[in-house]
Amino acid sequence: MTLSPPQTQPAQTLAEQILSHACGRPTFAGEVVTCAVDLAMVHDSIAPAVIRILTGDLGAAGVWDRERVAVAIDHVAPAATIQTATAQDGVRRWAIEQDLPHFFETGRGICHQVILEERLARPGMLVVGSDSHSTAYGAAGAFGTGMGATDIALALATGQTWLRVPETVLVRARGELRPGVSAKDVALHIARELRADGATYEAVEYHGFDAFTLGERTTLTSMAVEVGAKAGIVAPTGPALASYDVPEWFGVQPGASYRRVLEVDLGALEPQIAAPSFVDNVTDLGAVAGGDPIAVNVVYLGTCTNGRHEDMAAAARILRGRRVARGVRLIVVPASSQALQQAAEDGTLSVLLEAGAAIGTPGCGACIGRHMGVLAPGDVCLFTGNRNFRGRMGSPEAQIYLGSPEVAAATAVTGFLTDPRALGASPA
Ligand SMILES: CC(C)[C@H](C(=O)O)[C@@H](O)C(=O)O
Ligand code: SF4
Repeated sequence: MTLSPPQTQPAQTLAEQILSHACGRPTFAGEVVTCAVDLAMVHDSIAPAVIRILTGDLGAAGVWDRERVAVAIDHVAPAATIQTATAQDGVRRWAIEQDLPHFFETGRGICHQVILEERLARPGMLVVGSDSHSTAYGAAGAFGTGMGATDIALALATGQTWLRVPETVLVRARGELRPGVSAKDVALHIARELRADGATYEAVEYHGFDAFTLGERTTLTSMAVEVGAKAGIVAPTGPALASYDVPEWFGVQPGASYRRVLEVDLGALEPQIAAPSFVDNVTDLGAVAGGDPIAVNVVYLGTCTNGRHEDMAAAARILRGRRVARGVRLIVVPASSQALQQAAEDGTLSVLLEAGAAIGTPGCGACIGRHMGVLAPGDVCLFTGNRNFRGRMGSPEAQIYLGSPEVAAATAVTGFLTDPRALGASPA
């Protein structure tokens, strides 16, 4: 929706509109506001600390609104050690005791993906989560942001939080992606242009992505935090949001003030790679290491950035009738049980298995190097996730390249970083 602001009020960014609604008065970048939270999310890694602060330090008997709390067991699920199993048991007992309707058990999937699937994050909402990639909710037009255990515990106790209203960087796209280039390449290109600190404590607003699916939008918004952003919000228009109610006060307002505008020509974009060990160390795939071949022995497809059904299907289109190269392991961890089920139903899963993929339980998997595909010293991994920091997926002596699901599939087949367009259509 394109809105004209009320006569007396200057035009607002999407972030300013959401925070104005949440704090009950018009507010603009730079102001500090106390606002009502629409949803608070906690996951297994941080929930034990949150529960301790909530029930111990704050002495709260329970959460402010059971319907507005989501709890996920996703980061190390199923539990890999006695210690994590014990911690998760405490979270599980608390969620059941509190009778929380939105409690997502082991195997349901990554918190962000599940919350989007369950439509708990919607246009115009303010969602806080105990996870930096809570910016993902901007795919559905919400202001999603990550916070530490104390702030989340306070939000759970009171239903309120405080924020400095962020300035906004506008990413304005035109044109259409070419075959073999996808949303991940756009997200990496944005990191390349803005750099890791290019939008620190700012919002990123995305225009020109009406053709993007909810999944493609999530690839963009989950990576907003990788340029330092507090939130990443896609303009709430296009078929992907057609089934949502967009509040009448929410939409792009001409004349809103942006700190910076980044223009992106989608049609000119090449497959992108973030080389070790920084997310903004991005180049065109053809130019990595001066164009010399780069041998890869682990390909990991998954995460809240690129573990959805459409990502597995994109990989399967390249892998159909082909095999993973000898000496390479291809690990696929679906982002959710729904994504896995869809892949089972339409044959995507069989293609992946026939190509030689190992399939993990839906969840975060080895994204933070705690289980299900931890890297050894000397491993070189092509990862569809959002961070390639040293030690992120296991050994600090491993190297991680970030790329799209299409690049992941092509690389798994050849054992070298490979442009999916070089393989052509799959043979079968
Ligand atoms: C474990 C969790 C707190 C962390 C985050 O905040 O993002 C994780 O999800 C990550 O991706 O690094
Ligand atoms: S999949 Fe990775 S990036 Fe996403 S929430 Fe889980 S650990 Fe964080």
